Amino acid sequence: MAVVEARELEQRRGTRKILHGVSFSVGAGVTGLLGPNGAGKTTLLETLTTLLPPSSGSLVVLGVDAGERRTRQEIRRRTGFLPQNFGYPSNFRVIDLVEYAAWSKGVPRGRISELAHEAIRDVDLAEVEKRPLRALSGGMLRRAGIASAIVHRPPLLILDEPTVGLDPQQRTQFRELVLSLSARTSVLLSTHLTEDISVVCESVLVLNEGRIAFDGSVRRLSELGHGEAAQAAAHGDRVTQTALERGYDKVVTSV
Ligand SMILES: Nc1ncnc2c1ncn2[C@@H]1O[C@H](COP(=O)(O)OP(=O)(O)OP(=O)(O)O)[C@@H](O)[C@H]1O
Repeated sequence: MAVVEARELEQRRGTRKILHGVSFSVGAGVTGLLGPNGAGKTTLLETLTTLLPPSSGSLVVLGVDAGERRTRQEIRRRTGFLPQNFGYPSNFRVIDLVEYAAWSKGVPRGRISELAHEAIRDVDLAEVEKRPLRALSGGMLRRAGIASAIVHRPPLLILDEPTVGLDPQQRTQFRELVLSLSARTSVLLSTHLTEDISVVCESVLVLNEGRIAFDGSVRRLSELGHGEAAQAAAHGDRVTQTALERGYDKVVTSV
């Protein structure tokens, strides 16, 4: 079953149209969202999480109409969102961040502590739960952010460029975490890193200049690049891109 269904979805920022009538659906597992800078990825994610109401078109998230003001709250309660940059009070510890997130998502008071500890265990931060966030490494901070995004056990988790600034080891840990979470929640992962997509995603959406340039399996996008790679090799050119990167380049330059 689709967790997100968008039909002819448009989004504006001020007078500028950013999303030009996009139609797609997101199902189970991990779906990647790729696109050049300024393509509209963050705008799309902020629309899915109801931070921005759709300008026009239809958007249904977890069976709920995101265009309806009175039902938007339900979408917020049932989605988890890790924005690109998340702020927090300087004295907050890991446990404070996650408990606060649980409270803001409407978790009943009596269950906040239990669910917060569980989410912190899920992201493997139990040993540092009393440590101030400002004292964590970039990778740990990102995991604390994920704990706060999953504490209310959302069926849809949206991650906006979560691997920026992480070292290779932290990226590996992050990918393992996303894969394990995907057994119980659909994940939409926006990233610039095709490696992240090839390792954790089954399907991928490519957004370019506010339009869907590709919607399909990661394998299919790689296949689009295979022909290009073979051609380059036949010409004796050095191959500097993976097939997935070539497939991606092909769909964003063929508009
Ligand atoms: N708050 C805003 N007000 C006006 N325009 C905005 C705002 N936020 C983004 N934009 C514009 O909307 C367009 C899409 O931006 P968006 O951040 O959604 O793209 P993106 O694909 O996430 O880019 P990046 O990969 O650089 O994060 C850009 O041209 C950007 O300048």
